[in-house]
Amino acid sequence: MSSAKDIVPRMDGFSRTVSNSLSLSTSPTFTFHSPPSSFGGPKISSTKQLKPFDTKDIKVLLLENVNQTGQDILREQGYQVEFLKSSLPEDQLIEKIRDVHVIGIRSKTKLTERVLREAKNLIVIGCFCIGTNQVDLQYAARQGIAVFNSPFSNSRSVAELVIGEIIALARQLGDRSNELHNGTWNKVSKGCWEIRGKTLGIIGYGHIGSQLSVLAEAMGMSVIYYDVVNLMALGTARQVATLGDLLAGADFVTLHVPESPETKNMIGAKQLEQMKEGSYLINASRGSVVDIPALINAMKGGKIAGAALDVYPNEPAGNGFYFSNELNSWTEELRKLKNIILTPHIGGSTEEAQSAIGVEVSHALVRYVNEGATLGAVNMPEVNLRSLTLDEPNHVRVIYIHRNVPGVLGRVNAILGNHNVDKQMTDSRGEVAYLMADISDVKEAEIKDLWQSLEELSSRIRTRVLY
Ligand SMILES: NC(=O)c1ccc[n+]([C@@H]2O[C@H](COP(=O)([O-])OP(=O)(O)OC[C@H]3O[C@@H](n4cnc5c(N)ncnc54)[C@H](O)[C@@H]3O)[C@@H](O)[C@H]2O)c1
Ligand SMILES: O=C(O)[C@H](O)COP(=O)(O)O
Repeated sequence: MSSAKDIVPRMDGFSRTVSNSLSLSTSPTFTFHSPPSSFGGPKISSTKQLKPFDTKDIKVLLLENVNQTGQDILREQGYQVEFLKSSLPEDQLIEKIRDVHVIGIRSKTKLTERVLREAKNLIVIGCFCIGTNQVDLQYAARQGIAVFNSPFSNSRSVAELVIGEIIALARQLGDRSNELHNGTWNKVSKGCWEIRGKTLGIIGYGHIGSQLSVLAEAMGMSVIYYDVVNLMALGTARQVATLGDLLAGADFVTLHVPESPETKNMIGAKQLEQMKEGSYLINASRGSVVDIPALINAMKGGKIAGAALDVYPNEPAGNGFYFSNELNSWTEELRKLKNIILTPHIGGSTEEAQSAIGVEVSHALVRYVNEGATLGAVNMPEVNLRSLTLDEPNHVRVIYIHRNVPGVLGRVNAILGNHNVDKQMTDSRGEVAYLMADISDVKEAEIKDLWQSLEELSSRIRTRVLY
């Protein structure tokens, strides 16, 4: 990573500059600087305070089979990385999260307020996926915990899956294949169509929806889309004014919206009724967006000729048997339907996407841990300073995450003003503000006082001093 300066954060909010080594696997030793308290959490014990700093003090928990690329980047920093293939039940997650500074998850791990309340050492969360609905973003921000994701590294993979599904549904490929697997030759053309000339209706024209639009047009489809935001159409696609217009005009309807209160059961009995007779529905967004019992009824009645589902309510933590009626009462009925493709949330599961996500999110985590940069954070203002000068003597970087209330900057600058402020940037997002300042002329013996003074301000959420 080009920007990675050799700064190793300490669990207590202090950091120590390490000379000439980006890869810290050799466990350098450091002069001890007695920290007064931990980051934003309760006071840490004096035994812990006396532990000499080492990069191996940074504890990272990676859940849900995060790609090797991501693991490697974090291990190269010297961090302690614990890797698990699946997600964890809430009680086990709470036990583990208490101890770590960094957690990496994908779409299954729910980082709720209840879980995050226990995460006293946590400074940053990496979602190694697009969706961040599984994290209580606002609560995390109020605790000074930054959240990063990978906003588009798997978009193409999802778009390609949907293209495959459109053709597979139009030709009833799943059924023909299953029949022949079971020994039955069933050569039919009734109800099987070309997709050329048909209309694709895209709900949510963001990264995935717009990518899909281009691919679908290249195969001769017409594209209409519905989005809450006015968005530029790609190719000859056309934005429609209402969800009803989209449902009434499309032969294939595909969903690419985030999980939110507005998108919960966005497609239910009423919306399915508005769709064209014999049309198709594809959901690779989130399981909460489609009312599955309503879809089952619409398919049984013949209104919907086929469907593809990649996402479900109550998805399991890891691989294994899923379809049990105990989890969802509709599972048996769903499995019996004809021309329905059921996939286990694999939209973003390609080698290309997972490898790119591993790199992108791990780099963001390292930049945040080592330098405090929040570029790309989804719950914090984006703050970064041009370059670090910590290799020069008496330079420190101060990061002060605080409540966005009047008068804070004046108080902070009164503290920083005892030194020479080389650069400073501050920004706010909702209730939380983030200040970064590079300061020179700070003697090592003064660092503790500087930190302590900022910690004592009533607006403080978390203070870090990197040096
Ligand atoms: N199946 C998978 O493996 C997989 C992979 C990646 C993403 N996803 C899901 O797909 C979703 C979309 O991904 P993206 O990268 O395209 O997101 P995006 O943020 O780029 O686009 C989402 C679009 O939906 C629109 N939108 C939001 N609420 C809406 C509403 N109520 N009605 C209409 N439009 C609305 C937004 O304005 C935006 O244009 C993600 O949030 C994620 O949940 C699933
Ligand atoms: O949000 C996402 O990127 C997708 O839903 C994929 O999630 P996953 O990484 O858990 O497969």
